[in-house]
Amino acid sequence: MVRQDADRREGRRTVMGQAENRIFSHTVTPVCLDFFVCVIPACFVLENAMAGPSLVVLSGPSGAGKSTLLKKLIKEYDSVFAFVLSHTTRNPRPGEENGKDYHYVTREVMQAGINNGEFVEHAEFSGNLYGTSKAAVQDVQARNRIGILAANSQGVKNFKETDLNCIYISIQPPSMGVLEKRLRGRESETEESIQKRLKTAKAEMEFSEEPGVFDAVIVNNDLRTAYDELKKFLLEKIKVKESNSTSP
Ligand SMILES: Nc1nc2c(ncn2[C@@H]2O[C@H](COP(=O)(O)OP(=O)(O)O)[C@@H](O)[C@H]2O)c(=O)[nH]1
Ligand SMILES: Nc1ncnc2c1ncn2[C@@H]1O[C@H](COP(=O)(O)OP(=O)(O)O)[C@@H](O)[C@H]1O
Repeated sequence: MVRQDADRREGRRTVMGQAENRIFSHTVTPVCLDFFVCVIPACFVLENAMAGPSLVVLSGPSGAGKSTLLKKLIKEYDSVFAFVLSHTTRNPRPGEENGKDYHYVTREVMQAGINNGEFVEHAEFSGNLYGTSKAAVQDVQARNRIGILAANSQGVKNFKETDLNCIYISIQPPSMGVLEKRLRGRESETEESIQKRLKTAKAEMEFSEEPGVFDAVIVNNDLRTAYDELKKFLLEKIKVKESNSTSP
């Protein structure tokens, strides 16, 4: 199930940070390519897609399926989307890799980076710091991709304070019961960590109800359906034809 808020983004121009940070100083052209999308080659479509949003921000409670969905999207559309590698002070989970899932850093190192103006935004979640560095956004932009990342509600608020041209999508679980089951099923958290995540889940879920915050709210019940909804919404937004995907 997908809920779309008013299309407030088409025609918006990004002028953020020319003085503060030149990586955001390019101008974003409005996307109005419905006709051309049908007839021009993939490279042109991609080039014009790059004139759209800089970032896609997925938010929602821990365990809702943000990482699962964004990984699927990047896998299928690796010529369009790229993961924005956040920093965190939390420990890596089994199977997670430094430089692939997060930059895992100490609080001291991260705080020093924040103080030094190296972060676009940062937030505290469940006893740890998380943040998006300017370098991480720059890296994605240099590869001519639309960045995609997960952020908590504070992160969404932070991004909205910038002039970055973001699409905000809330990923919601079908119910609190299902959320808890998924968090436990992931087998990544201690009981204490699960409790902390469940405690903040209600607020993260309620945040999706605030008017005008999200461009779309997707309830991740059946994964395939939720993924199709996410894909359809984003590809329509950035005017990329599905057939331009690099996947088979
Ligand atoms: N503000 C902000 N939040 C982030 C960032 N990266 C991850 N998060 C959020 O931090 C929270 C915890 O992430 P994580 O520890 O990976 O746990 P998970 O949500 O249970 O998979 C989630 O809400 C993420 O969306 C970031 O760069 N900035
Ligand atoms: N639609 C779904 N149905 C069942 N399990 C799901 C679904 N979406 C995600 N999961 C599982 O739920 C757990 C939490 O998903 P994850 O992507 O880690 O959430 P988040 O990144 O929002 O914390 C993972 O074990 C994942 O495989």
